[in-house]
Amino acid sequence: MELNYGASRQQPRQDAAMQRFREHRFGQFVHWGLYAMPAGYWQGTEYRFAAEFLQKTANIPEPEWAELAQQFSAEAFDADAWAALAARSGVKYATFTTKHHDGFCLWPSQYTDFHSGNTPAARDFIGELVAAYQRHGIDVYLYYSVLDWHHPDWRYRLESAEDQQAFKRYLDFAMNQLVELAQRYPSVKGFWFDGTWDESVKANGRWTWEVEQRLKELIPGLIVSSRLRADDLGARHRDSNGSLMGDYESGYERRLPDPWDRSVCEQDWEACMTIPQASWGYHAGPWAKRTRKSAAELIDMIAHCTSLSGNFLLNFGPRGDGSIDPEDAALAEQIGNWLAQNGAAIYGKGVATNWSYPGWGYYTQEADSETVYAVVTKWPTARRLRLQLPAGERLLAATLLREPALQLNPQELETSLFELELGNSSEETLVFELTTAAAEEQSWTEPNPDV
Ligand SMILES: C[C@@H]1N[C@@H](c2nc3ccccc3[nH]2)[C@H](O)[C@@H]1O
Repeated sequence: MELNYGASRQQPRQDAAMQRFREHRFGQFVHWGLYAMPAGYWQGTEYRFAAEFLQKTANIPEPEWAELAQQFSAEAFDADAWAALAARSGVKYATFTTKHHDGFCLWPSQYTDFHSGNTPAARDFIGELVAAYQRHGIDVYLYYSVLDWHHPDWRYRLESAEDQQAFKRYLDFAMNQLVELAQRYPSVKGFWFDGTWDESVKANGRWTWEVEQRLKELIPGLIVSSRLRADDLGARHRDSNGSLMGDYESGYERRLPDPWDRSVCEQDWEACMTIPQASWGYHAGPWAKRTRKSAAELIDMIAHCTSLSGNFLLNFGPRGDGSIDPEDAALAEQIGNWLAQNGAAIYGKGVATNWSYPGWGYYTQEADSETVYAVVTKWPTARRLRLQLPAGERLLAATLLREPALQLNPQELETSLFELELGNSSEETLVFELTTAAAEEQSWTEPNPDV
């Protein structure tokens, strides 16, 4: 059907900026703001829900919540320390919350008083982070929540002429803030949008289209997530013809596609994930701490996304004073150590098109390259790894990426089916670089009965 504000392309972008994004594969998400101070607690009660939602879960009146800004001194905030840890963790890009649902801005916006310049900290945190991360060679993306609990003109639904007028004022405010961010921080590589699911936004597909156009005029090559976009009829992420809007699919929030679902490879996509089960902002309570993921689980997710040509955006929620939770720092270092040894299987890699999902881990491959990597994340109890190669291929060798290098000689069980004896390697995520060759011609073709 004819749309004025639907998808602007059918095929993935092939420009250098987009290629750089997809080759990065692993990014850091950072959720930080006023909510990091109460950290899931209010008046002595632990609220077992996402810490960045505390204003709603604890039914805190807006003026009382806004008062938190007068305690926001962030005395331990150190952008360079954040960036140095991010670099050690192996991330190649970072996405920072500039304004979350509570409306508090981490930059001195000229369009509201509710910002970090009007706090005891009196700092432009976004400006400091953009500079520090770029000094460490990490690309920066900016998160912006369209949903805004603070702004008097925000509306969830448009049920009256007054609602329409108010929400028009709100959308003008949001557009002004987005242009302000693009003009203050023109070196950022993209915008990550959130809080666009309400009826009020879905009824304004044209505005979402205009935001994408305006920001890309200001920053050529800019990358915009699909979550910004609604079309003429209110369809989100994909327009009413099923075509992806924005530059990559950003609907995977705390979930990954099935590892065998090759349909997701048709477009660029990114999954975002929390370290605790369900809090993006720092939550100090046992509810969050006991659900923390291990380095092995997160490495599995990085390889999982790479094996389907997607990016993995891992969230860190710094504490209210601006320091990084030591447990998060340790996790970041563990992941970075693994990537330092095995990053060849992740950075710049994607789906190994002709290789089926093996179950014990993931195959990854660089487009137009013969080299395939096997990332073993689920150890077979028999400690023998079976590899079903594409028809007509045979496995010559499997070389461990980790030092000390170890080359395993595969045993051929039958045509294109090989086995590696893993021995008593320690229980960690191993990566093998696979060397393959065309199998000798067979005198007969294998029967394939329709059983
Ligand atoms: C990237 C994530 N998206 C935000 C969010 N808000 C929601 C409201 C309803 C259901 C899911 C949500 N996720 C979370 O607070 C976080 O910023």
